[in-house]
Amino acid sequence: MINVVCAVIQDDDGRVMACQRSEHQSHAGKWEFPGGKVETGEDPRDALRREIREELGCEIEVGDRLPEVKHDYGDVAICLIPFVCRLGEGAEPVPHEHAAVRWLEEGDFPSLDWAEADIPIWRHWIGGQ
Ligand SMILES: Nc1nc2c([nH]c(=O)n2[C@H]2C[C@H](O)[C@@H](COP(=O)(O)OP(=O)(O)OP(=O)(O)O)O2)c(=O)[nH]1
Repeated sequence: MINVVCAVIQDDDGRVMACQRSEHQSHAGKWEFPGGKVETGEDPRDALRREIREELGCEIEVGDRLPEVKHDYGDVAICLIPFVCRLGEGAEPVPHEHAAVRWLEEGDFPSLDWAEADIPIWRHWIGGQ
């Protein structure tokens, strides 16, 4: 089981960032929350800040941890650990690895083609709003 952290980044209007995986990644074309694998011995919040710097070139503030989701894709099983985040002061995210970035309102979530492990996360998010 691989530990993967992801960021539910909220803006001041309550919208949330979603990213589309690009052609050269696994799960190409699927939408996800930005993040990535936690390295051995790494603090999950540090891992998330590192991944967001790599993927979006900006700083985030990492807040509360949300319920994790364990999902077996067949070739790989992951434990996906979400955190509620905000962009850092003056941060301007630029997708370095993803094909696209969108800011979603509540009603937008069901219409995207999500990575399977992410579906319980946004359902929980919408349910809790
Ligand atoms: N970053 C991220 N990964 C996710 C999410 N949902 C989900 O199923 N995953 C999967 C995709 C990958 O199998 C794994 C995270 O790997 P990664 O983001 O470091 O991707 P990667 O391209 O470096 O890895 P790989 O799958 O190509 O080996 O978790 C999510 O919301 N965010």
